[in-house]
Amino acid sequence: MENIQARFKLDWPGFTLDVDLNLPGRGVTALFGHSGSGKTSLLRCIAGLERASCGRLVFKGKIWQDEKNWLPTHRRPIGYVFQEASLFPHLSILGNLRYGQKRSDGAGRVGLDAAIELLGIGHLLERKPDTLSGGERQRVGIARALAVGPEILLMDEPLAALDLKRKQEILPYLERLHDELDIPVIYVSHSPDEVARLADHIVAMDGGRAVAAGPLGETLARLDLPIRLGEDVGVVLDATVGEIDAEWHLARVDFAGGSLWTRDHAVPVGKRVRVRVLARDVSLALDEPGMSSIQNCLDGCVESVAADDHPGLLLVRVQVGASLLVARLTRRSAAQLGIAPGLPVKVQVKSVALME
Ligand SMILES: Nc1ncnc2c1ncn2[C@@H]1O[C@H](COP(=O)(O)OP(=O)(O)OP(=O)(O)O)[C@@H](O)[C@H]1O
Repeated sequence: MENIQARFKLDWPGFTLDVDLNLPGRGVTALFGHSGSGKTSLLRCIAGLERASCGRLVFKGKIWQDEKNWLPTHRRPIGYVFQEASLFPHLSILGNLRYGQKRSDGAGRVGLDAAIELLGIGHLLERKPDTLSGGERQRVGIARALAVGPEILLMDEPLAALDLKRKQEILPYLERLHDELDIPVIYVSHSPDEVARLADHIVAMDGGRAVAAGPLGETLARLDLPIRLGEDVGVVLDATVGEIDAEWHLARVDFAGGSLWTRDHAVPVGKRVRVRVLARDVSLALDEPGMSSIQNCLDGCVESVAADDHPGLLLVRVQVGASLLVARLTRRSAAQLGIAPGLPVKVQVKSVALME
């Protein structure tokens, strides 16, 4: 059993964390939710930095915590990345990395050299922390967490302290981690963009509880608990760039369900990307539309319908090939079209955000 079984009940005055989760043993799981929803508290419980009155944590068949057992933080095979990397100012970057390593039993999978390579910090090793940018320091912080050879990497809003430019610089490295690490990463974030780009799974936290948990695409497409990833309800699709139309500066992205045209962001053909499609940008029709400014039209089938926040609106889940899209319709147009589960529809997608 490679999964992470995590059950915690933590009572503080004014706040209770109460979760019972089965987290995947691979990929990036985002703990997502508003400020104060309990994301960091959950991460700290996993790290053993908080001791829940009632808790059970099992990974790979090993009990880290239950009624009888308690593995202290330093004996848990974890790497922990904080919002800001606190590096020893008197040590070089290499010295900082080695210091972290000395304190571990080194049984892990990612060695120091691999961590340096993965985070692209080979040219910084002789420098002192105060000569590095915030983004570079954070990359060192992540490498330090990996160099101890953790079996789980815990990251608490690793980009929160960085400005937009630094965030953009560091995201490709996080994507490399996502692609190349074979240990689970638990990633706390309240940034929809980070979640959409990096997460494979999502745990949506609210008031100390996990209100939804599962694979990213599926969980975002739930209509019973629509999760707003930013401005609106929507889905994230895994796709590949299939074609560039240089004349019109457009790129075609292919996903399990069809193809969509989006603005060209100079992403090469063949590259794996993610695209975000918001419910408000999806409309439904019964027939192939004639002349339309909307370039993207897919064949789909209504899967389910649910109420939206406003009484005049509905959310409609549409199966498009192997993928799910969510459309927002007015109740009136849904009634006129006879929208109901099983109805074949033409799905028009007005706008698609491409995330490299
Ligand atoms: N040691 C503590 N003692 C008492 N209450 C605490 C303690 N630590 C956190 N809390 C409270 O628990 C709640 C959840 O905090 P937590 O830091 O887990 O939220 P979060 O979702 O990570 O928020 P943010 O996104 O702002 O970091 C908050 O109301 C916080 O004030």
